[in-house]
Amino acid sequence: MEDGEQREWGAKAWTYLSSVRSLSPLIQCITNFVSMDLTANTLLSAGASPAMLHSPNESPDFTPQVNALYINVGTLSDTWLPAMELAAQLASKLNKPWVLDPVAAGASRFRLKACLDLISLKPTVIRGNASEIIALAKASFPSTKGVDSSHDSTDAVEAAKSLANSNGAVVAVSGAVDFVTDGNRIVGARNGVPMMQKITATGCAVTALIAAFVATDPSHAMEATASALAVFGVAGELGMETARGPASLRTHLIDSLHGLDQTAVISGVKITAI
Ligand SMILES: Nc1ncnc2c1ncn2[C@@H]1O[C@H](COP(=O)(O)OP(=O)(O)O)[C@@H](O)[C@H]1O
Ligand SMILES: Cc1ncsc1CCOP(=O)(O)O
Ligand SMILES: [Mg+2]
Repeated sequence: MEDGEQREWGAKAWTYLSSVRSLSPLIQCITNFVSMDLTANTLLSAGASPAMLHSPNESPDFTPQVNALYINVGTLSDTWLPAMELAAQLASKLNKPWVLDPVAAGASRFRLKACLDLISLKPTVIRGNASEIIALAKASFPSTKGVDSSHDSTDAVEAAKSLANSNGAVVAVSGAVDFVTDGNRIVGARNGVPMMQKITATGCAVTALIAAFVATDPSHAMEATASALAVFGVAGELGMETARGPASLRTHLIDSLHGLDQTAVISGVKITAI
């Protein structure tokens, strides 16, 4: 039963990856300085088309052209926040999917409020690590050490459900198991390797990949989100077979994502309903 369910998810994930490769969705990324390179390379190796355009003077022209918007608050500043809000408002008005990565949401009052204000602009998906999702659900500061999680993803399942129920977004918590919920259903993806935590911006990169998958099928954001997380994890597992540490894993993960075939995805994806 579980094997059949996993193969069904594997087939679904392969369909999403194939759609990203054939449609090459244009993804506007307003993301942090640390993650720009890995995020753009992850999107390219999956077949999507990244564009790191963040000026508020450009969004009125550019956001209407994109297939999805990705906002990441990692290196938030006073000047970037209005640009994020404007792009999110445009995406929501135009019914385009947009995805939020609330990096270090509980690290400061400024960041927590910025994330909660962005969430009021109706993201399609929110993907964070466990500490970030708990901080958002509780709206509490201080609640994280910084950008890294001090909780396991299992600790944040209830917080993820409550966040999804309070704002209508699909919420994903990453970790050893990636959980995805729409507030009602929950699925878990058990892919990836612990070494992925030792590469900066893997979380940011997988959130961008979620935006690309959701861009191909906005009305099934939960399925697209779980598939993106599992596919990224499979690429990490294959990359780890030849990596010697975090630096080479970064390279091999991108290579593996680019080279994934149907057999690797269908047999590698480990998603189940919880
Ligand atoms: N212990 C783990 N085992 C397997 N994969 C992991 C583990 N921890 C994180 N990952 C994977 O690493 C990526 C980044 O997740 P995470 O480290 O939780 O995000 P962030 O970088 O935002 O803190 C995700 O694809 C996640 O599935
Ligand atoms: C280290 C750091 N500092 C601000 S943003 C950032 C990158 C965080 O990336 P991730 O959340 O994917 O670990
Ligand atoms: Mg992160």
